Amino acid sequence: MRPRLSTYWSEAVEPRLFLFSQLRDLPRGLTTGVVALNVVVGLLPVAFVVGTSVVVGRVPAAVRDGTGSPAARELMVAFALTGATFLLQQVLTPVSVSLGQRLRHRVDGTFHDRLMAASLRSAGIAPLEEQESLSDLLRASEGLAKANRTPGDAIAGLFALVVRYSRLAGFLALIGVSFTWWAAGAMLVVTMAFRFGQRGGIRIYTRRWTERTDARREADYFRTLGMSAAAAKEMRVFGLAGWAKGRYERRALDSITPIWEERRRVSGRNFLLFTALGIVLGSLVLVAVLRAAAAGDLDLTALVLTLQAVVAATMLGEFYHEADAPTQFGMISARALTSFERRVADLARDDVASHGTAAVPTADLPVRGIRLADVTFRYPNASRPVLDGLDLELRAGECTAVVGVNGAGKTTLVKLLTRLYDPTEGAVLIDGTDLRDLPVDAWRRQVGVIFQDFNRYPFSAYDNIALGAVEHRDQAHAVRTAAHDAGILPTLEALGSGLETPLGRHQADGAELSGGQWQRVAIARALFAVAQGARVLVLDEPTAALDVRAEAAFFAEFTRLTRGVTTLLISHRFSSVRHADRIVVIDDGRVLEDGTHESLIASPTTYARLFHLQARRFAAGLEVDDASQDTELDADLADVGTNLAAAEVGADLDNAPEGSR
Ligand SMILES: Nc1ncnc2c1ncn2[C@@H]1O[C@H](COP(=O)(O)OP(=O)(O)OP(=O)(O)O)[C@@H](O)[C@H]1O
Repeated sequence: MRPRLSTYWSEAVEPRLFLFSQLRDLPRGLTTGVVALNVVVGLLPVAFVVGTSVVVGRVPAAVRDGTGSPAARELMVAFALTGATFLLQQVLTPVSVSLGQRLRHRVDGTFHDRLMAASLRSAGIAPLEEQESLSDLLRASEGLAKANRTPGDAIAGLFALVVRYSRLAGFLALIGVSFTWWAAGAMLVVTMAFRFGQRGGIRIYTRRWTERTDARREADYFRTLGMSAAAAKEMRVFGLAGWAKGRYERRALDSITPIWEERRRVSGRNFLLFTALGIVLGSLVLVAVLRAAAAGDLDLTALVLTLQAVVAATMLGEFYHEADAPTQFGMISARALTSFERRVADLARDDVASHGTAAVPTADLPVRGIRLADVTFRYPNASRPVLDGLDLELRAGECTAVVGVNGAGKTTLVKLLTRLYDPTEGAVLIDGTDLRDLPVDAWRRQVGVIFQDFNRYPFSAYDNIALGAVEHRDQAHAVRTAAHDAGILPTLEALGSGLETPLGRHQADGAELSGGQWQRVAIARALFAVAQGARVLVLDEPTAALDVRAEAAFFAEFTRLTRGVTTLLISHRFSSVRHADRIVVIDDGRVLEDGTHESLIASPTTYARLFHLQARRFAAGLEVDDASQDTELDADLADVGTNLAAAEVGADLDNAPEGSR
């Protein structure tokens, strides 16, 4: 019994208390007004029942005494008042509904703001990468996106209950006053038993619905996969349509079958139980009413009134479409939001602090360089560190390239440098100052970055570049220069509206760029940031999507473009890497090798091995030559993601005269 009670408490009572607590944020005048109006709207049908009963009760006397008699006049007055009640109900019901809508919009607006604020609250990205908080975020945003399931729907549903329950109270009061209070009590039991059966069913379905969130999400994923433009190519070429449809059907059934089973159980046993109770008690009340009428204890008015009130009260045991499902589902997304807020706050405690304490002007940083000093980093909830006692210096004004196998932690380095995470141990030092002690926003203004998975904003080409330093968005000349330096200006100018053309096919008059063209836009964005004062440039696979010629052209200008800027270049392409002043190979979370291209190539280093392997492989006509016997090298090759065409350029440039870069 106790577990049942605690389940009921946590599923039915607590969420409601939570919803009530959210009412605090609404204007007192609006909520009081809506409650008062809903009480009136709830009671108008009660008044209508009184009116019609009085009308019926006055008919015999009016017929007997004739028109113009006091009885006839009373009948007319009762009739007019009843009609007025009906009209008032017709007018006030839509007003109550529209005020409910207003409340809903207001609440949902607030929840949207809260969700966005919570998502953006932390300076780092841990809350958006951590599984538990991510799942709350998904649940909250899923609820906010679906009609009839938002927190606003839940609150509007609560207010709609005021209409229903004040109406029920009114009818019970009529039964009590016109007949007896025990009958009113019995009808309360009847109505609430029906209600409990109906409402409790939804609670149980929701429990099953929540338990099957994973299956539902997967089914949703497969459904959208079938309709997604992005997935259309592979779906067709790999012949995935049938497979995806089958997976969709299976996962959809997995998610819905428990609800069907529960519905059969609830509609069967519970429905019979509550209906039987309702029929027995309701019949007892009706028999008692008729017996009282037969004994002359009820006049015609009281009889009609009681009978109407009994029927109306019984009907209030039904499912409240405007309140039941919206409150149940809206509560889920409202609670997911608060749980996400709590989780973000918890994680934010260990997350990067946004206000640095060091009294260091950041505008020229770094003057000497950036040092990752004995840095260990483990992702939240991960068992192993990605970086483990890493020591790495990025000298100011130099370009340092980082090479390493897939998963070595190169992108993680980018996250630490941009302070999306702080090291678990050790420190990132900027001219000797711990990065944690610098104001995070000021530091980020010092950094221009191309992430490996850079954003493709569905805005104009101009904005896609200007977002690199949004506060300098009006620097049109600099935007064009950045586009020129990234080699994308002629392409953008040739679009329908030049740089003002929206990017993305789904936009009106929008243009789609190729993968390489998008990458050049991302390069332009980072270069624009540098032009506007960023002193650090972080390039994570900046030319992975560029063709060989474009990549060579970009790196031919690289020295000019990055002059005086502290640059970190991450690339699997040795043709890019060799342009760096220094090359660092990381492995197993530490620095394995460190030197210039020439010094590393001159020794039997991993770097030299892989560099020659790329060149040999290409020279062998895209076939793996004698290295194919070398399984270790093969594995390295696969890991490093060799780009054969790039190797050609690398090999060519290897023979180029010194100083040509
Ligand atoms: N948000 C995260 N949470 C947990 N683990 C992560 C997260 N991001 C990355 N990792 C793990 O950290 C390790 C290093 O990832 P990272 O992206 O830094 O490697 P990388 O060297 O950039 O690889 P690649 O060459 O493939 O781009 C990988 O094992 C990866 O699975």
